[in-house]
Amino acid sequence: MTQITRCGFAALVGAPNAGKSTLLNRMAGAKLSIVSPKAQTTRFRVLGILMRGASQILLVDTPGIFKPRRKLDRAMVAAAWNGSDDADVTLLLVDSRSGLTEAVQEIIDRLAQTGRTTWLVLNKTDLVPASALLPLTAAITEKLPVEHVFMVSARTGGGVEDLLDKLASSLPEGPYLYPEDDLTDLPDRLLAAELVREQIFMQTHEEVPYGTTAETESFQERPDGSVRIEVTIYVGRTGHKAILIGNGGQKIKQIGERARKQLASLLERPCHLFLNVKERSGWDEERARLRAIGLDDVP
Ligand SMILES: Nc1nc2c(ncn2[C@@H]2O[C@H](COP(=O)(O)OP(=O)(O)OP(=O)(O)O)[C@@H](O)[C@H]2O)c(=O)[nH]1
Repeated sequence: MTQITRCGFAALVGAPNAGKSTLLNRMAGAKLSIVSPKAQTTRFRVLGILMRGASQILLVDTPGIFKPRRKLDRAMVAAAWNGSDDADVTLLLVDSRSGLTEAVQEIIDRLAQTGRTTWLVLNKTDLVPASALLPLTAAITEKLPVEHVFMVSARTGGGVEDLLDKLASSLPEGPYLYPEDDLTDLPDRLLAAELVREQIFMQTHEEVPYGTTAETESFQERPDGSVRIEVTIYVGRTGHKAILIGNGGQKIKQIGERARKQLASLLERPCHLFLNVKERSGWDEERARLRAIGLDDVP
């Protein structure tokens, strides 16, 4: 008898900083999307592929949804909604400490219009008393019909197994869309640029990371099994370039070193990473730059 398999898409939608990347990583058990305490770090969809029993859960991480101003921001928001368009289930992730904020309200309004199958996932339950969760659930479900409610902590893993089990049993019957051992469809070169950007977020402050983007220029497999990767970091301002490079090149060296180690462990082979810092004001308005980081252009 052949086993019945299930396969489907689950989109994570939430306000910036709700914990989408952390939850995705927790569910997939591997580091797929960059996690940073600073908001709006996820710029494109990352697909986590997760096997649970005879189900293949395809997780889509989306950028935080917020009021778009710059072209880059608009593209991020469009990507967020596109990412969840084709999903079988939309997981509305809400930071239970900040609760029903204006940003959450906006997402709820939009979800209500689309009529998608939505599950409410209250996250960061490790930060609030249990008694706060029911009123929050009531306030949200009053505005948006949801099929299920889960209370999780992406950080500790609490409640995440229940969510995974429910997903696994609810997805439509069908063949797997990806080979079982694939973890992500995030191309390696995009991963390299993301890891560099993550280090910039971790090692610089204030507006520097937001005015910066990273792109992989070349990615070459070498006969000895290693890879040679060149990443260009674009900065919007001269001052930022100096900060990124640091005294005697110390800062950029550290960024490169940490990113290289992570990349080598994720790609499971030695990596040679070369970083270049270039100044280009207005990069966030340029079409080519947006495409390079995986965002389709939007008007
Ligand atoms: N205490 C606690 N912190 C959490 C939890 N989940 C996420 N965080 C923290 O919240 C912050 C934001 O998490 P991310 O996963 O980057 O959030 P995101 O929603 O992907 O953010 P964007 O990329 O801006 O959309 C990080 O500092 C996480 O460590 C949780 O369950 N408990």
